[in-house]
Amino acid sequence: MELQDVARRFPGRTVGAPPFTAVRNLSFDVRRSEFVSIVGPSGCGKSTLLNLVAGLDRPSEGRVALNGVEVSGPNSSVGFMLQKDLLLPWRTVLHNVEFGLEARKMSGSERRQRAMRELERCRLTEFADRYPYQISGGQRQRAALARTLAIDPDVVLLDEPFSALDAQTKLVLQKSFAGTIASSGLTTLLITHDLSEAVAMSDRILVMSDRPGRIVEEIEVGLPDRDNPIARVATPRAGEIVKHLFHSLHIDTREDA
Ligand SMILES: Nc1ncnc2c1ncn2[C@@H]1O[C@H](COP(=O)(O)OP(=O)(O)OP(=O)(O)O)[C@@H](O)[C@H]1O
Repeated sequence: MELQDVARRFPGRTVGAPPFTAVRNLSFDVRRSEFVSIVGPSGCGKSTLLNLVAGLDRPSEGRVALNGVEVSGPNSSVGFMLQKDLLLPWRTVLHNVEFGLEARKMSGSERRQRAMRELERCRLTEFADRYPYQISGGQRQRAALARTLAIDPDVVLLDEPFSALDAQTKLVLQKSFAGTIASSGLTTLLITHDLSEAVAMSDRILVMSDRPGRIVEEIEVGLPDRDNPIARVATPRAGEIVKHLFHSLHIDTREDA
């Protein structure tokens, strides 16, 4: 994934107002199979950035490319997952996972096989026939991940997927996602406000500035066990990086959150 000097401006909010710059001079790369987290103050343009990578939006300036090809619209090599699971309540877990495959030229049995494979990978086989309201918040997020992975993406974009969960479910789910992502070799970009989560899950952390957002710092996490965030957070190095991030983001002095 490659972003070169990307800017995104939106029209001014009132008639005659100048355009509003959400992000600018945004440049970074993500290597194949690398897990990168983005942290930054609220409103600095993190979701704008993910939309650009997903092809849901176009930059006003600069270039976004995946596998050397400029992103010009939504494409099946990118899987996108949000804080809200967006499962369809009238479909079972299995049918939700199959949903993303229905637009593809694929036989019903192939679709079923692929969905079952992802449910197994996300340890949800026994919940395949349940409806979303019949499973827990953590299981719903795992089902959403299974649906994202079913399309066989090269890249997954995760926009705060754990932030609506309680602390304990969050830890369990971070471990489950980390294992699944590591074993599938996916290139991953995670947006999070949780600094320990960024350290626990990533190879590298990019820190964004206040709006208009750009990358102001890059931190190589340099810890083993990327597939086991719980082991990682207990290390002194993890604590040091979190402390450093607090300082970089001026969280101790910020009063406008
Ligand atoms: N379609 C749009 N039209 C106009 N302004 C927009 C649009 N999308 C985003 N913005 C503005 O761009 C800025 C960046 O928004 P964005 O949602 O990317 O920030 P964020 O870093 O993800 O925020 P948060 O951390 O609070 O979720 C905000 O001020 C937002 O109001």
